[in-house]
Amino acid sequence: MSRTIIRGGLVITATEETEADVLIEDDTIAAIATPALAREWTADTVLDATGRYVIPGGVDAHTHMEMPFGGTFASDTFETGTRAAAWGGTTTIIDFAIQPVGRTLREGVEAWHAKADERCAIDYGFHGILSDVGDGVLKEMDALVGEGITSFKMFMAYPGVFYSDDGQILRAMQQAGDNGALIMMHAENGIAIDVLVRQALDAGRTAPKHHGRVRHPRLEAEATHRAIQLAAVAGSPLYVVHVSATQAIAEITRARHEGQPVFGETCPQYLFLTVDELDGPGFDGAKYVCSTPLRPAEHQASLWRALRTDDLSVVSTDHCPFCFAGQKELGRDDFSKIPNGIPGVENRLDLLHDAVVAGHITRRRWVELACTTPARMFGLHPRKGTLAPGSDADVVLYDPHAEQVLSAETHHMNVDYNAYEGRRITGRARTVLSRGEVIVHEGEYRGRPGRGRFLRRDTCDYLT
Ligand SMILES: NC(=O)NCCC(=O)O
Ligand SMILES: [Zn+2]
Ligand SMILES: [Zn+2]
Repeated sequence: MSRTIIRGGLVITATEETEADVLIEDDTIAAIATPALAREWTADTVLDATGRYVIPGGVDAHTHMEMPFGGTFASDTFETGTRAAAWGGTTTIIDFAIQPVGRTLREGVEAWHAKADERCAIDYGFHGILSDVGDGVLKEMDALVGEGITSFKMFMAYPGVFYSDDGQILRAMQQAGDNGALIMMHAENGIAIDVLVRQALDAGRTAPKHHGRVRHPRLEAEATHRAIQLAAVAGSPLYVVHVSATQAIAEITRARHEGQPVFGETCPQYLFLTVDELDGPGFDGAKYVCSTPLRPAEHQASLWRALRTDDLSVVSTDHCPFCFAGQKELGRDDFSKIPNGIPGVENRLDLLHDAVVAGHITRRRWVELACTTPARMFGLHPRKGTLAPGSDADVVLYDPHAEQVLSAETHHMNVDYNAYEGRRITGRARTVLSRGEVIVHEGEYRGRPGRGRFLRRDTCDYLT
């Protein structure tokens, strides 16, 4: 048996901050104790965490490695994307296996296993994406829940691609109400947006900034409201992904106050970037095309408030990188052809730590939003997302005083720009352990493709 001790750090979980040492036996946390009690421990490896925070590895519940979109594929493979995640202190991702239209969900899951298995540097799970709901798919959902794929994303946006109509959504929600799955919703009124897109293009408004204008916050709020009502009728829980607008938060807040099991996620891009990025020089705005879109700055105050009040409960990245050269450029003459998505899997923990420094959230809330709640929401807790005896030894030794400047020059994501280029932030993951193995240490990468394991997940911890 191999034994590792992490000595001298400040152990931070969602509920506690204590000066404590951590004992790891093989791939599991064996004990956490005060330095006085831990003095007797012996180990093969001792990691000095003096001056560092000791936190659980990040859980990013929303990534899209190699996702097909707009005639191209997200530029991070599972190999490059999970390596970048590890550099940034994230030790678990949950990616989305897409049901191809006209085919089975199982085919989508198998295709995702073919992309991810033997390639990931960290542990990984899958959600399903339902893009063609019918009787067969509803039955497949039941089987997949039994196999550890316990959440399914649906789209009220992107007609003709991933879109589901209200009847399909209601049926999938009814099924989820029965089998314990969690429906994740991309809530934007895609039918109305497509009308506005057509009108904009017909009027010659083809630049990236028009992406932000046609995707009105009210169309996010309307879809969020509709999804909440459908979930109430179906008797199912609901998790709204990438919430960006004040008006959508209000819908989620109201439903939660009425006791409905509705949860919301936002992403760093909505907290740190604004719609103004879409109006950058030349075609640069294309780098910031994502859906839901970036919003005017005033929405950020609502997002931070909702993260503090728990009306939004998770910060994931929606990591969906497309290179500017050759990929974002597909929409040079038509903003609707710009592949949607922003990179960020490497930067999430650091950006959120910078928000701790800025006073938006506390240290414990940082851990809760980035590690613990996503693990609980998607059936991985207490194995992931916390530091406790019996949990997987996914641990980050975090330097809260390190200064860094985010840049494509230094990041590890396979994409030719960084959405936060030049941003100076405080904090950095120095040492990262995944199941007891040191995979990043003081600027050296020690992981390898294929060491990450597929995670069969339980159902949502907030509903049992
Ligand atoms: N969000 C985004 O723009 N791209 C990824 C696909 C999605 O999550 O809708
Ligand atoms: Zn989406
Ligand atoms: Zn997404």
